[in-house]
Amino acid sequence: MISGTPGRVGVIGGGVMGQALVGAMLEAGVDVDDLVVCEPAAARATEVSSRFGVRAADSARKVASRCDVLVLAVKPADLDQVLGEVREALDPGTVVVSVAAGVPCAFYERRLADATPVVRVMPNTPALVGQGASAVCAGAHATPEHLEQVRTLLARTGLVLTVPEKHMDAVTAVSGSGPAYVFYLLDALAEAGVLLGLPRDQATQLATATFRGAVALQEETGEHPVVLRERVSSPGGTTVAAVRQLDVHGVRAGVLAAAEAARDRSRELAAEQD
Ligand SMILES: NC(=O)C1=CN([C@@H]2O[C@H](COP(=O)(O)OP(=O)(O)OC[C@H]3O[C@@H](n4cnc5c(N)ncnc54)[C@H](O)[C@@H]3O)[C@@H](O)[C@H]2O)C=CC1
Ligand SMILES: O=C(O)[C@@H]1CCC=N1
Repeated sequence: MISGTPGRVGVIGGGVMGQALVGAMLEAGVDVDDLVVCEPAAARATEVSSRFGVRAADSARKVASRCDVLVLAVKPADLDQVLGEVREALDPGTVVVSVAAGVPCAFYERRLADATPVVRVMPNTPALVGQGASAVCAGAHATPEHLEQVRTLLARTGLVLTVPEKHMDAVTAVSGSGPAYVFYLLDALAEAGVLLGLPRDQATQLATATFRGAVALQEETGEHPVVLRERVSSPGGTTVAAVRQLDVHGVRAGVLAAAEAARDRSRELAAEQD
């Protein structure tokens, strides 16, 4: 692929993340005729074609033989089979991009031809609305240019950071899985409104707007979350009483433990594939 032009992109797996990336890559300037997706589940394949107008291929091998960038968006447990299918068909210069949680670049490099450039990405589902947070890291044979090509493809997913591979499990725990924690807390705040007598739709609207507004305030002011929290907390008021209960119930410790569990599970996923 020539730097600055997106080139031909093949996507293996048209599920949640495959579709999020297809949408973002089309927005980033990949020509619809240069994108092909392999998705064995018929209903999903139809969904991908009708939603994005991209071609569907019936085998991963065919996709791999005709692309400059091959995106693997299958579950970690399906990678071994997919790599076996594409290995012989890949051109030596094709960049292999994987979004699989936990699985290191070396896993792909061991199964593909010598010197295959591999770039590992950890995206998240808000990429579907251009508000994602992703991190990328380069494998042993991926050059800065390869990394830049992948970053260009991801440009419309939202924030994209480059990190050393040793940080990818932490990224997975914070931003990869992170949207689930936010939805969990959002649902809890809406439920609290219902507990206190608000109609559910109003409780949900208030909780959602509060999350959105708090994040926007932090982004616009650039102030530390603790400073912003203190600004809500009037002496002897309602907020300090509420935050004390968050501490009593271990919410902060719970978030830290959740992230550690996600990090550990990411490591296990890698070990399970080897
Ligand atoms: N869902 C999320 O929030 C995130 C997921 N990921 C990673 O993305 C990858 C995919 O996850 P999801 O999209 O959530 O899963 P998903 O289950 O929605 O999609 C996976 C798709 O791969 C297809 N597939 C299975 N075997 C295949 C094969 N041999 N050839 C072609 N397609 C095949 C399945 O039919 C399915 O549609 C995983 O490795 C996951 O770790 C990474 C970051 C966030
Ligand atoms: O739960 C998972 O394993 C995937 C990876 C990060 C978000 N979803």
